[in-house]
Amino acid sequence: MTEQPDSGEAVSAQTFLDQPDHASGATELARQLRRIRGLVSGADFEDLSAEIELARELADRIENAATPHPPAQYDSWGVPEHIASNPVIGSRNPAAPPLDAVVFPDGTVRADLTLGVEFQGPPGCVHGGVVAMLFDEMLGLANAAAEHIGMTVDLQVTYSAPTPLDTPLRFEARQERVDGRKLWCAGTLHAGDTLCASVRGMFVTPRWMLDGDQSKPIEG
Ligand SMILES: CCCCC/C=C\C/C=C\C/C=C\C/C=C\CCCC(=O)SCCNC(=O)CCNC(=O)[C@H](O)C(C)(C)COP(=O)(O)OP(=O)(O)OC[C@H]1O[C@@H](n2cnc3c(N)ncnc32)[C@H](O)[C@@H]1OP(=O)(O)O
Repeated sequence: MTEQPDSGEAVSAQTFLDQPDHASGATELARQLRRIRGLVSGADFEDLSAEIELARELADRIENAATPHPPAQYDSWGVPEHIASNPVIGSRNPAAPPLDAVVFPDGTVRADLTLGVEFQGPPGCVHGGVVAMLFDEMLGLANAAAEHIGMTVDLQVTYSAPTPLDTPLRFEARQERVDGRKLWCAGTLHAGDTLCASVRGMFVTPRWMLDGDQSKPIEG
């Protein structure tokens, strides 16, 4: 259980989709790669030739040690290997911020995070596509928290104020309505008291999830 110190409410949130560090060290490797990601995107250097050699050697070593596996099977939603590579929440994906969500007893999913220059769109601001991607994931998590999941079929983002870089951000989302296989969710993004963006999304539980695998669009 995680107390939310600045919520002003005496409610506790539960950690959600906890991803323990991988025994191989891949999670820690992803953390270090994220440090590099931010520095390479947002700093100047005199001469990186020695570091490039090191990076090339590192990449070669990791490639030699790797046993590549194919993407997750289409019907294996939510297994650890599936979540680990996710570009938003995947603890082993160096491209993921990563977003780390908690869920409240009323089904609200919340994630606090700060995005650095590698997520820049307009000068000093978070890229709008990144905001949309994070919203999509947040709504997906709200569905998962409500134990009624689906694939995104419609996502409408309203950008109200620039989303600042290097500033604590708060995403919140919840499932609002369910009608058979159709699900509707909504969410917000705040920087302090400023509403930067809001989202409404519609999701559909694939027929095959309920009926077995008769109409899976992807083999696997
Ligand atoms: C399954 C998701 C689970 C997510 C959470 C899972 C686990 C939790 C764990 C971890 C979370 C980790 C990861 C979460 C990952 C990703 C989250 C991001 C989400 C995505 O990144 S997701 C990718 C983008 N997304 C697509 O790639 C969808 C492409 N699409 C399709 O694959 C099909 O479209 C499908 C399968 C959705 C439905 O196909 P289907 O055959 O089962 O159903 P059908 O066509 O019969 O539609 C049924 C009724 O929905 C209506 N309907 C359909 N589409 C509509 C639309 N656009 N607008 C308005 N209504 C629509 C129809 O009109 C009909 O309505 P009616 O019954 O009234 O006629």
